[in-house]
This record gives sequence, C-alpha cells and structure tokens, in this order.
Amino acid sequence: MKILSCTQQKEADAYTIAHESILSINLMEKAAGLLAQAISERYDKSHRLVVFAGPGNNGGDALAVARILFLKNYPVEVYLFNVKGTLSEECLTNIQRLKESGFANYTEVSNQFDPPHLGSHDVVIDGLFGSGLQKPLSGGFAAVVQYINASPAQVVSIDIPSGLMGEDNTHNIRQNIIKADLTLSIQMPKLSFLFAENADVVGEWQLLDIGISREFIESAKTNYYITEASEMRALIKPRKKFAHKGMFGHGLLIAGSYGMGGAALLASRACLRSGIGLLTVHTPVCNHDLLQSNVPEAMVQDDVHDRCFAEAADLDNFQAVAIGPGLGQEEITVQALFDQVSNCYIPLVLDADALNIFSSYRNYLTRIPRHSILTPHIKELERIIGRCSNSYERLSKAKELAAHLQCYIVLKGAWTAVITPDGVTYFNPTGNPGMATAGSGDVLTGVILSLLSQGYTHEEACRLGVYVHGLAGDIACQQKGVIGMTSGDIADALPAAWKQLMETK
Ligand SMILES: NC(=O)C1=CN([C@@H]2O[C@H](COP(=O)(O)OP(=O)(O)OC[C@H]3O[C@@H](n4cnc5c(N)ncnc54)[C@H](OP(=O)(O)O)[C@@H]3O)[C@@H](O)[C@H]2O)[C@H](O)CC1
Ligand SMILES: [K+]
Repeated sequence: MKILSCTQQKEADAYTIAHESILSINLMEKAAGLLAQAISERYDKSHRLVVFAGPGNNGGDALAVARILFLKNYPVEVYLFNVKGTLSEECLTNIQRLKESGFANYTEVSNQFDPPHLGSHDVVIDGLFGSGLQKPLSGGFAAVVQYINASPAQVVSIDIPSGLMGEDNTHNIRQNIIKADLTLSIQMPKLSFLFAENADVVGEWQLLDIGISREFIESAKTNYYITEASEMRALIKPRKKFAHKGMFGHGLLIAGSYGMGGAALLASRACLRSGIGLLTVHTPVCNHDLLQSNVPEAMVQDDVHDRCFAEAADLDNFQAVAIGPGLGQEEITVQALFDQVSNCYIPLVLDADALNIFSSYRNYLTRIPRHSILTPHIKELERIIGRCSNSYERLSKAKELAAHLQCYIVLKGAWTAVITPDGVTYFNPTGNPGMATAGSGDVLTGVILSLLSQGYTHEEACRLGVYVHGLAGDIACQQKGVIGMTSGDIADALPAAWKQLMETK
C-alpha cells in the first residue's frame, strides 16, 4: 500500500473528480456516508454527537456526517468555525443541505465561541482541519483543540486529527493537536500515523475506501509503503519435491560471548525455523556445549577464544553471514569484527553489538560492504546517527545513512521501517508490544540470515523477514499474552507464521 503525502492526496481528490466523472460534492457525500457508517457502528444513539466543523472540506465532510446521522435520529449539535468569512464551496453546500434537512442545532462561530459542556458520554466529531492544514494551529483554533482535549468526551477525527501535519510535526505543538480515540482516514494513511509519538493523538485508525482513482494512486510517486500480506506471500520460494538441504543455503552466524550465549541460541533457532538448509554458528568455546545440546541442527565452529569472538571466520562455504547477537564489545572482538567485515564478500547482516561497536568507531562505518543489512533498534541507530527529536527526523537521518553506506537499514519498533539504499521505506504492519522483550532482535537476525542464505534478495530478506518475525510475534501473543511472551516464544511460533503466510490468498 502506498503512503502519499497530504498534497498528493488532494491531487488524488482532484484527479478523481476530473477523470472519474464524479462531482466533488458527491465524492464528499460518499466519504460522509462511510464516515457516518463507521461512527454509527461504534456509537449508538445514546451518545450526543458534537460536531466541530472547519472552513474547508474537512468541515464539509463533518457537516455532511452531521446531516446523515441527524436523519438517523442521533442527537447532534454542530459548531461551524467561519473566522475568515471564506468557506469552501463544498462546505457551503453542506451548510445548505444541513439546514434543508430540518436541522436547527447549528451555531456558526466567527469570533466569540461559547463552548458547549462536553460530558463523558458525548462524542466529538472533529472536522476542523484535514489534509489541508498548512501549519500548526494557533490562536482561537488552538484554544478550541485544547478545550476538546481537556474534556472527558470521546473524539472521532475525520481524515486526520486536527492540528496534526500529515508528515513532519517537528515544529508542531502537541497540545494544539486533537487527541482522537478514533481517526477515520480517507483512502490512505498519513505518514505521521506510523510514528510512535503520534499514537496518542491518532488513536486507533481505520481507512475508508471512497474510490479514489486507482490510476492516480498507481502512478503516484512515493518513497513510503506499508507492506501487505499478499506481497509477502508472493515472495516465498516454492519447494520442489526433490529438494535437498543443499538447495536452501548454508548460513554463518557469528554470535554469543560469555554470559550471552542465549542470543546465539535464539538467532540459531529462528534461522533454522525459517527454511535454511545448513547453519554453522561461530561462537567462543564457552558456548560450544550450550549450542550443541540446545540446537543440534546447527554445526558449531569454535572461536580460538573461550569467551568472545576473537578471530574472523573463513566465509568460503557460506551464502550469507550475520554478526552481532550477544557478541560483546571486547577489544579483541572489535578487531575481529573489522577484519571479518573488511573481507566480507557475501551478504552480511550486522546487528546488536556489531552495530554498537561501529557506533564507537564511526570512521570505520565505510568499511561495511555495500548492500549490507543493519538491524538497529532506535537506541542502536541513534548511537550512530545522533539523538533525534522525533520519528520523522530519525527516519530522514536513517535514510541518509542508508544512502551514504548504500546499505539496508531495518529500524525496529512498532511499524518497523525497512529502508533501502535508494531511500524507499517499507513499513511493516505485523507485530505487537509483547515483542519488546530481550532477544526479539536476535530472532529477527536469525530469520534474515536464513532468507539471505536461501537466495532471497537483500530487500526481500528484510521485508519478508520483518513481516514473518512480526507475524510470529502476533501468534506468540495470542498463545502466551502480551506480558508473558518471550523471544523464545517468537522463535517457536515461526513455523506457524510461515504456514499462516503460505495459506494467505
Ligand atoms: N480524497 C480525499 O482525500 C478527500 C478528502 N476530503 C476531505 O477534504 C479534506 C481536505 O480539505 P481541504 O479543504 O483541502 O482542507 P481542510 O479542510 O483540511 O482545511 C483547509 C482550510 O483550513 C485553513 N487552514 C489551513 N491551515 C490552517 C491553520 N493552521 N490555521 C487556520 N486555518 C488553517 C485553510 O485556510 P487557507 O487560508 O490556508 O487556505 C483552508 O481554509 C480532507 O481532509 C477530507 O476530510 C473530501 O471530502 C473527500 C475526498
Ligand atoms: K480532522
């Protein structure tokens, strides 16, 4: 699914009206019908609906919704804010239609606003501003937003919470953004919906398909996508009857140090449960028995050192290598990592302590081979790129790093972002807060190593790996609950995740 900018969404609107022979007012009516349906499915008629409509088409939507639900016998009150004396054409038309429907509980606000009391059983319909917001709210509108946010009423925002910019909210003032319980977004999500810091203003969000031109959407240029199950299903390589393990690659995992052997275990189990043919784990002697007894399917290659990674491994027999889980940051490990990376000519995943080592030696970053895959969580990334004030800034800097190193960056978290060297970003829809648990990243590294070893491209391995990792996390959450689940449960749920994805139509 493409994520278009608010500007593009307005262009999509105009293109649809021009090419699909539908009047703007009728497109608005279609949107309003779907909005009203979504609202009535969630709130019964015991709730008073207090509609706040702005001067543009977001306000027009809100007025049409007010009319539709009034005619369905909802108790509705409408406040239209017409401070500049200019209303959009569709907004004016819907004022007219509202009045013609016999609706009387209508107040037009031009300067003085005496706000209604908003109780906990009331539902505010936020149609102040949508994709046409030009800059953060201030003055009277900011005061209205703060008044609504301070009330106990539920809030449903039309298209986007009023005051939230669709992409970059670096210069926005959070208290001047509507805190919605539900956002009913028209046709496509906005980029800002996918950023953690906006979760409290966007609330739960739903998309309403109003039939915006597919032709426009398909031809629109964007660097932002949300990965869909069907795309991931299509990536899975079929397995033929006469398959043998040599056809599914041999991966090398360099992981574990004294006291952190579990990371090597988790990554190994995940790797083997994602279809790889053969796995060798290069790990210090202290982990030898741990691995041999807990992951008998993996071969173990002892490092010369008994407590940490100390000597670069020979890569000749491997299709891909992953370095990092539980690696530690001993001086001897630092040197071994640089040696390993400098001579790496097969697909490479760098995770966890491998990334932390590079963040302490940033001038060595350019030694990372092109097209390597870096899998940082936010803190590991900010150790490399510096602290960021918000997700938009962090994403921009991550894209710069990916372009500079010509690498793939998997920025882990809710809506994990897979960033390609040319700056395309794929957001992942699977996963849940239960995955914020020790070892979850080790599991992902194992999955990506497995896919690279099987011949998936770097982009496929990242996107499919992240998708299935999150799906396994969702299955583990269903089985064990969001609190009790562990990363071991995620690894154990991988077979079910692969099976579920393969059955996706
Ligand atoms: N395909 C679709 O996406 C459809 C969307 N619909 C709805 O239309 C809105 C977008 O409507 P639009 O009129 O373009 O914009 P808004 O309603 O969001 O607001 C524009 C007006 O707000 C003023 N404005 C902008 N920023 C500020 C601000 N910071 N403070 C005060 N006023 C502001 C702006 O004034 P200007 O002077 O800047 O022009 C406009 O008056 C979309 O969100 C959907 O709800 C269609 O209904 C269906 C198809
Ligand atoms: K809105």
